[in-house]
Amino acid sequence: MPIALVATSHSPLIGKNDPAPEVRAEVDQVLGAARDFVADFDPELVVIYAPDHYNGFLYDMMPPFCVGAAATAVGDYGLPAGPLDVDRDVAYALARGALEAGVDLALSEAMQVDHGFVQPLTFLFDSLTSVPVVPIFINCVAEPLGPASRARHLGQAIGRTLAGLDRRVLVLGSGGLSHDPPVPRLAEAPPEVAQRLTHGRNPTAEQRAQREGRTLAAAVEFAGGATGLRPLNPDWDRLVLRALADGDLGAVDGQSNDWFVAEGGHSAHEVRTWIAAFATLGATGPYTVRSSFYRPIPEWIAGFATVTAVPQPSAASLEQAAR
Ligand SMILES: O=C(O)/C=C/c1cccc(O)c1O
Ligand SMILES: [Fe+2]
Repeated sequence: MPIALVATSHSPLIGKNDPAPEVRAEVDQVLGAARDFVADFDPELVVIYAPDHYNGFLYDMMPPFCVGAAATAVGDYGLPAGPLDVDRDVAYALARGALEAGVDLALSEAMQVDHGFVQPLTFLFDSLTSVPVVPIFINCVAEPLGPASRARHLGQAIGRTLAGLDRRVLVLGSGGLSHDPPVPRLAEAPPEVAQRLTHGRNPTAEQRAQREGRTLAAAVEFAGGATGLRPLNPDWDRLVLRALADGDLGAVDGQSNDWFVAEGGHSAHEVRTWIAAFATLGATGPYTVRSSFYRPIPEWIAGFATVTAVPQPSAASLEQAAR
């Protein structure tokens, strides 16, 4: 099973509160190169690990992990809406493999996904249905959260099941790195917000516009130097990137949940999607990073990174290539 990885930040502020033109151009060049990397690999399936932001997963039922056997994009922040082309048989195979491996992966026949899943697909493909996908939700916002190492165990179980698949698989991780966008927390939420975090699925267009307007306003203030949100943390981001590139996932996922928040802000837990993606890539052997981009972009409320990686060539394949 040929496999390749792309892990990338997402931010719904892209195109809405852009940084200086040269910074935006640099990111566009990086994402264009990632798109070329994917086109060269020509995946037959995309397994995407991503968070949700109280659009598809709320406190009425909040699993740590959930694989979608069918999924629909909600169309937040003006992103595409509608059904994804989910490979249902593979979704069930991945669920069975994870459960047999001791990872309690929930399954949904009606998953709703937001910008966390959709935006990276728009970075890399012409449409949401260009390539069959299997979406795997990782809870990165709704406390309580389990230890980050559970994301590695999930990724390893998924990788071992995929290894038996005779298809070119792109594994995609979406989120991070350090960032603290104004995503509400139930423990601090006033009653009307707590109600939305529990029963607020399918908001009206007006409600969605109000929420997205608040996020945009927070981004403008943050980029202007306001201190209402925790600062981005480039040093922590580079530590995370280095550890994942070195295959030392434990250096990150062995840390406490408080460490993630103290170092990277409340949404730094989105790094769990990167941990799962690299664990999937590494489930069948060592890997090597092909490209790595990082830049703190306060206008997008994101320590923004995009990385591509592939399995390390085996001695046999190197010997064969040398003939
Ligand atoms: O609207 C939301 O819930 C989240 C917005 C956001 C902003 C910046 C970076 C991210 O990863 C986000 O999800
Ligand atoms: Fe996010």
